[in-house]
Amino acid sequence: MRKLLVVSQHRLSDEVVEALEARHWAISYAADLEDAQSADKQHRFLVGLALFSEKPDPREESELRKLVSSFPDIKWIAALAEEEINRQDVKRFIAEMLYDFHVFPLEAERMATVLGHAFGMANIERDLNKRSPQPQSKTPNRFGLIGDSDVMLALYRMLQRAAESDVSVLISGPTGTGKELAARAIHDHSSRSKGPYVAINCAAIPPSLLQSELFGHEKGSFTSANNRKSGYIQSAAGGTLFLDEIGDMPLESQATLLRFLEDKIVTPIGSTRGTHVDVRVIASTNVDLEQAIQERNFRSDLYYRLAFLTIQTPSLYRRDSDIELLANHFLEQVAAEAGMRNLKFSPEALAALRHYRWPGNVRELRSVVFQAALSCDDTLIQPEHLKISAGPIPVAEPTHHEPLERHPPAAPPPYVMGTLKSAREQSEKTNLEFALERNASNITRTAQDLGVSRMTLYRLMAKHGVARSAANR
Ligand SMILES: Nc1ncnc2c1ncn2[C@@H]1O[C@H](COP(=O)(O)OP(=O)(O)OP(=O)(O)O)[C@@H](O)[C@H]1O
Repeated sequence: MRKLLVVSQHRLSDEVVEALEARHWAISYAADLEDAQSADKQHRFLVGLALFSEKPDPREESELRKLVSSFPDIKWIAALAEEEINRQDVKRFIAEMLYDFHVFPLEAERMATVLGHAFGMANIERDLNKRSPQPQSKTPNRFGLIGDSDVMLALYRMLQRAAESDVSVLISGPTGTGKELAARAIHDHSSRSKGPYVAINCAAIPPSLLQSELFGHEKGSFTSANNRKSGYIQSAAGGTLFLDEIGDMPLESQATLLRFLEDKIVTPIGSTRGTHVDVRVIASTNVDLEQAIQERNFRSDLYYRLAFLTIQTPSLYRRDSDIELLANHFLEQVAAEAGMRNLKFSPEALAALRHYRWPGNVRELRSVVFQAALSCDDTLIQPEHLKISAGPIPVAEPTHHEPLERHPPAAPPPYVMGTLKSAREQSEKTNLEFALERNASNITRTAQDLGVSRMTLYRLMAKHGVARSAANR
């Protein structure tokens, strides 16, 4: 039986279903990313059909594109309205993401034939991949990243795809998962690699200055503008502009950025003359932008412009097979920097690293390994050398170093040994953090997951000092 994943809010017509079933296709429907992920876990699809509405709907389009780009191993065919394929962005989507496309009304026989071809191609590729397995490596690969887990291999394929195209990319993922490295890798492997790569952190620039930093200003256009200054966009001309933490961009700058992405014209503050600038934009976020849109903190039209291709960097706990590789890599790094030799992890220390939840992801792992190496007098790092760094999670508890908490906790941590009340509080906080992590900080889903209202969830987050953006740390 050939398995077909149909992602859509709609159903295929009886005629198409009959033609597919006659060719031994079993059809599974998925309405959203979560559905698709759980169906894929069960069936491992090789072929997918993105079934758009017959009447164009930009929100649905963005959802489907995101879904398609989340499964780079699947050969995708899309069914969409004829007027859609004249749009530039849709043409790019077709060229870069799809195996083939159909326009409505669907011809059952043609659809069945194309799906059959896609299935044949996917089988050949899968077979080739099986025969040349990736070697395990603790040195960074050509993208500057370490990790051989399935989720990382899928990430590399997405990076390659992004590097081969010139569309805007939105990289989302918890803090410390390598979003900045991913952006750099896309630039370095793209046709713009000889051009500049300019990275700015939207959260680090005061909102009142961001507009002029991005677009530049004329002399005298505001009180402190003593000279004419060109902005970051201009300095990235011919290359890539990386906008880190785009979710923190003020609404006013969002509007100007959107205009720029639409016409690629930069008009400095205080100027009436615009200049065309050829720049590719890659943005990253560790907050849920869809939630920010609902809360009216982020413009949906800008989101659709930026999220042409979406790439997710996975949490470290979703790829625990990479932990040892990363830990050994960082150990070699610190040993080389500090002139230490023969430093190794004991089997117990490695087990502790594998079982920890890593809320601060790779950044936290790096810091824990560095601290352990520097505090170890012997050549063998033991579990007691591994300390949670005070940095990544803003915790209500004292920030002294504590031994690694295991996931799931093997034994209650020491502070749970106090009163029943404090144990309850701690358990509430841990569950809250896990649920936020599981749901990528999406408030609605986390609240549902925990069986509480959104208001209660906000109250609990305030009580325990867990911020949404920090929830993934
Ligand atoms: N796969 C990886 N291989 C090697 N090092 C990595 C990997 N992922 C992340 N790192 C390292 O972890 C640290 C954090 O990475 P980076 O700054 O790219 O994360 P980020 O997701 O952009 O974080 P933030 O959201 O906080 O800005 C860096 O030191 C980076 O070199």
